[in-house]
Amino acid sequence: MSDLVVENLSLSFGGVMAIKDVSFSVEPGEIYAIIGPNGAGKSTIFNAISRIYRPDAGSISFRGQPLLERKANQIVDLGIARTFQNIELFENATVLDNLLVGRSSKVRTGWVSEWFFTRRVRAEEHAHRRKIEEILDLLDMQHYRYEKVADLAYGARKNVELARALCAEPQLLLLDEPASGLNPEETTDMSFWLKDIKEELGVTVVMVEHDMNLVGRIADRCMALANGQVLAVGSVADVQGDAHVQAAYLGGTV
Ligand SMILES: Nc1ncnc2c1ncn2[C@@H]1O[C@H](COP(=O)(O)OP(=O)(O)OP(=O)(O)O)[C@@H](O)[C@H]1O
Repeated sequence: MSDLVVENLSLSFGGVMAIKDVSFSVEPGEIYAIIGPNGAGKSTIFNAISRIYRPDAGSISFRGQPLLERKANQIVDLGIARTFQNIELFENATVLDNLLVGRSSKVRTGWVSEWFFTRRVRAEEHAHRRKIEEILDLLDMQHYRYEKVADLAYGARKNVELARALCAEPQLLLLDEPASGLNPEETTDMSFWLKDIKEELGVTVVMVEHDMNLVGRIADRCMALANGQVLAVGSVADVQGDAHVQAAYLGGTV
């Protein structure tokens, strides 16, 4: 069974059709990239999957569960986490505190046990800290774990956002432009981390990305959009070589 299935999705803002009849599916363990020029509809698809926008038509399911019946705050319980194009973190909190917030969907004890700080609460807190340590190691973030997010360079803040999404132990990770604003060295690090997330954690990744270097290095498949419609789906090389895709990027016609 596919992990994510999007069928005939359409969504408009007033008179603007942001996406029209978009269908695609993502297989378990895949890194799937969504590419396309500015305004193609990439973020709109992400926002529909994470239930920020309500589509006008179509369906979305994750591992057989229909998503459109869920509220945005229930999506993480299904095993889906995301990052945003503009980093959204608690700026005045430390890296570690931001990651603890990322564990909130995994908190199972109630307020009564927390009030009395029972053995169960202590065991749960240890488990959360262990998971966070694993993620800090995976993304090589140990050296700035106690720093305030506001004091970090842009690349490190992007890592914190990625780490926070991983704290929810997702099965599907939605990444909105993971390489935007990164320098070439940071982009290379990001490509290794995303491969590790796929291979070591077994997480399925769907990413919107403009950096074709990163897409070419790590994506198993990609889908190109323009004007809200799917132009091509396939290997990165096939999609880049597609005449419709080239015309969309160069502004011509086929
Ligand atoms: N909240 C909104 N209100 C009105 N129009 C919107 C809104 N969000 C997106 N749009 C419009 O929908 C279309 C698709 O936008 P979207 O942000 O999904 O494109 P994108 O491919 O993610 O672009 P970019 O690469 O620039 O982020 C554009 O015409 C955009 O102006």
